[in-house]
Amino acid sequence: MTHQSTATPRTIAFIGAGNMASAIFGGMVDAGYPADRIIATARSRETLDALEQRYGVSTTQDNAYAVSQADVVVLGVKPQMMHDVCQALTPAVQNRKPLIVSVAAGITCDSLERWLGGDLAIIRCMPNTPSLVGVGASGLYATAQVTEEQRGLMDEMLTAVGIVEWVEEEGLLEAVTGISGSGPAYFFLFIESLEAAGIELGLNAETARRLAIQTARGAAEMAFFSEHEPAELRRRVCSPNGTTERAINSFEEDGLRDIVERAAKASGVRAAELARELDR
Ligand SMILES: NC(=O)C1=CN([C@@H]2O[C@H](COP(=O)(O)OP(=O)(O)OC[C@H]3O[C@@H](n4cnc5c(N)ncnc54)[C@H](OP(=O)(O)O)[C@@H]3O)[C@@H](O)[C@H]2O)C=CC1
Ligand SMILES: O=C(O)[C@@H]1CCC=N1
Repeated sequence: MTHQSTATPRTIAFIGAGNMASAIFGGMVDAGYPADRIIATARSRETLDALEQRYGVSTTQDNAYAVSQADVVVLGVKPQMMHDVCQALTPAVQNRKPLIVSVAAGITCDSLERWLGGDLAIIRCMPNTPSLVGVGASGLYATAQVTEEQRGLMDEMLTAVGIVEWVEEEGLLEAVTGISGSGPAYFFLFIESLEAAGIELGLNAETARRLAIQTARGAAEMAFFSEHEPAELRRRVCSPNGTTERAINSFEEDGLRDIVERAAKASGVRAAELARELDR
């Protein structure tokens, strides 16, 4: 990650450095973001010690202290904890007025603004865990208070760990959640299923896993780099009346497309439910 655009890298506090937040800042550090500009917080010292050792970031269990040092505050706790964490941070946030970024599923900008005392620039981000290996996908929505410079800063942070797509309506983040936020789990499930099928067909477990993972990786890389669309790449694997055609027909007969659409919608619906359940 390069920093030609800003003379001094911004200090970023990650409040709640769990799976998702650490995937983002871990990816940023690996891409060259200065670790001494990142402050991570968590409840347990063990979590923080491990992150300090792995990435060299600063850590503290004191959320308000982290906010007092930060230009950008990334809220990375579970949605169910967000209200209490925000309320406890209100004085520090109002004193410092950093850019607020939430990665929590569901929680709206309106709730965050209210919980943090109002008059803030807020970005909602729906990232995903492959950010850790630089292949993340993040959808972002910004409130009117967010400046072009702050948008640029988020672009810079997140393009270091993957692709960034801005949406102009907050509600579209539910769709982003259903596709890319939850999406890695769908592909892991597919890999698990293919591995299990390989074992069922007589392969040893390690061979089945290696073949399944490498095939998923190869297909994703081909889809990413190819000038052809995924449907064309699929057709090129299917010889007429061959083996793949038989397998694809089996998927189609079993309704794979509807199954996927229902699952993606269910994730988005749950994001909207979380917003309603947790608003107060
Ligand atoms: N996991 C994913 O794939 C994605 C998750 N998200 C969102 O990211 C958020 C976090 O999820 P995830 O990373 O999976 O969850 P984790 O449970 O892995 O991380 C939550 C972190 O918050 C910390 N924490 C809890 N309470 C506090 C507190 N009071 N102060 C400071 N830190 C606290 C925990 O600390 P400790 O370790 O000490 O318990 C933990 O490190 C959620 O809102 C989720 O919706 C968004 C996109 C994808
Ligand atoms: O399952 C969840 O709620 C979070 C949000 C998207 C991915 N994981």
